[in-house]
Amino acid sequence: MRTTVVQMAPGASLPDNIAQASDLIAAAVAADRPELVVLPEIWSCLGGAAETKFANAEELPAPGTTAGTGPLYRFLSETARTHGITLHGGSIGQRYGGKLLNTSLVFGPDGVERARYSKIHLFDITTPGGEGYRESDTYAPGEDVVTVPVGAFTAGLAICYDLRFAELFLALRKRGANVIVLPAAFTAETGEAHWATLLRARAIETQCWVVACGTTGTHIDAGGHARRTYGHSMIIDPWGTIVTQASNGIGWATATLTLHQVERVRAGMPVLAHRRLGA
Ligand SMILES: O=C(O)CNC(=O)[C@H](CS)NC(=O)CCC(=O)C(=O)O
Repeated sequence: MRTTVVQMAPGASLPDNIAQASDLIAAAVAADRPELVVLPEIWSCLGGAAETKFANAEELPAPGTTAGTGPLYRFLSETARTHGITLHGGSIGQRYGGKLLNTSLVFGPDGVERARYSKIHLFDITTPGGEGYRESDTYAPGEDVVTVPVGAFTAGLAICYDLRFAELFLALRKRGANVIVLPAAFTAETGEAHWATLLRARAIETQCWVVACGTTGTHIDAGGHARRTYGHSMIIDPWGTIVTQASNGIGWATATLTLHQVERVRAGMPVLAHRRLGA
């Protein structure tokens, strides 16, 4: 399954972000002919004021319906259908009472929604460099572990900070995942220290392909504070090898995922069957 990660540098303007996503997806599809395309986390709005985050978020239709869809939902659905691709739409803000959910939407080549997943672990931390983040001021956590068939594969869904919680990935593996799809907006500081190592660890532990799509660039918040994200979107095979990787700029990277590699790694080293402690 040819798979492309589209690395964006989003700002706070929804129309600009949609235009950037649209152009990059069209260029990547023309160049690499992928079946699956993945966008990063909250590519619809990075930076700006809290009100902008809410303004750039939308109500999602009840699962199984398409009534009342907003511009992001329509854009993702139409883009999947126009290009005949499965589109994992990174994540967008989903209105949820007085807060938002950080929600991934997956659309099939017919433009119909196949799955949605809301980020379970929220980024409320202080980095060693003194940067503070309180994602829970804006977002509520998701509850459900989600897998979705994509072609012959089963994709397990996770977002950004979820990467640090190995038990989620074990749960995805147990539900049949053979590819993990993880959109992110990793900070430049924590990305430098941990991004590739954690992604490779999750690939090795779960014996899944890992498709990780990050934002890049500098995102200015309402107070003028600049936050840099790490980029380095990458695709890792079930043995933990980085097969393709973007660097810092806007762009994309493509690799072909095979089930054969999953089967070979799992047959040779059946770690799931060897587990002895707890879950
Ligand atoms: O807030 C938004 O609008 C978009 N969401 C994000 O950027 C989120 C929450 S601040 N970022 C992360 O989870 C980074 C995790 C990370 O960098 C790490 O685990 O080291």
